[in-house]
Amino acid sequence: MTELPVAAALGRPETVAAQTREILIVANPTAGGFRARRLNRLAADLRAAGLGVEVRLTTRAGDLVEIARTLPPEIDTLVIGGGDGSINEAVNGLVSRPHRPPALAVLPFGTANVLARELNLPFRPGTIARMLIRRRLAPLHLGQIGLRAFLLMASAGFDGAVVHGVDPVLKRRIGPLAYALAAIRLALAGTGRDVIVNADGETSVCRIAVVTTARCYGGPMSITRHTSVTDPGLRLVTLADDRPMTLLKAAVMLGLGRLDRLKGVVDRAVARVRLSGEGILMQVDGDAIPVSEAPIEAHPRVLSVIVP
Ligand SMILES: Nc1ncnc2c1ncn2[C@@H]1O[C@H](COP(=O)(O)OP(=O)(O)OP(=O)(O)O)[C@@H](O)[C@H]1O
Repeated sequence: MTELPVAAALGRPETVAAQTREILIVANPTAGGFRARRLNRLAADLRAAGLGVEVRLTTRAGDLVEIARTLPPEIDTLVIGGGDGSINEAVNGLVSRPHRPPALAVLPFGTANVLARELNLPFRPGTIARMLIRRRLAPLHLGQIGLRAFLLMASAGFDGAVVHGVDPVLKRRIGPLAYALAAIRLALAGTGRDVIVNADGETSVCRIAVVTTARCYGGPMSITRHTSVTDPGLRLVTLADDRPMTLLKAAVMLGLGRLDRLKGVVDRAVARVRLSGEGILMQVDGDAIPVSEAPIEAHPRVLSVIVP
């Protein structure tokens, strides 16, 4: 499909609203699939439509937290060029602002891009530009583990171990396949640990515990049918065992979006969860984190995200 220039597609871009809009695009040049050409194309299309656009690149991990936290008030849209880890950083910066934060938007680079799939976001710069100009907003409901906000999930057990076990060089080279290889290696090694879950005062034991704000998981797969990042509330999804055959079945059911049909899976609404256990590994939004028994809850702040 040929992409129309944005200005032509919209007819009259020189409206007052367009002239007063200020957009900051911040991209992570180390994200999987980063392409300067796509970034420049997005900026050029937005400028052609009369919007004020500034483009910056991050220089280190953590940059985006600070950039989002200290954005000047005239910026009404922050576009993240990156994957879920970069968006997570931006979200953590935005929720720490005392005043109403700008709208968030995404130019998807990255390996798994779960948020982009969850929101059905376009990947082509021309289409993204049109979406930004139209500016349809949806609520972005977040979770938090202790003081750290997350946009998709916090989890412990086998999937935490996979995130910890992914070889970063391989991840850059072969993308999502690096996760599959780490998962196969760990499943066969059989080194899983019990995860103790305390959910709203009830204690249980499982091998994988995922507290999710989102429907999508690990890319286009679906972990639950009962929520989405645009809906409030958290779901707790647990899997009782992590033997290789169970994990294989779980992967198939995730792909079909019917994990809840697998024996040993619990999928329930939850308000407050603590995860603990000897030797467990944890992840948040696809990034490895140190083990934390801090409460996992819905975040009190709700952001706005630009959607198709
Ligand atoms: N300039 C930078 N140099 C090194 N690391 C960075 C830089 N900018 C951001 N980061 C870190 O890179 C991490 C991963 O980035 P990002 O999520 O954008 O890409 P990805 O890992 O390829 O994608 P996904 O999260 O969708 O799998 C982020 O958590 C962030 O902390």
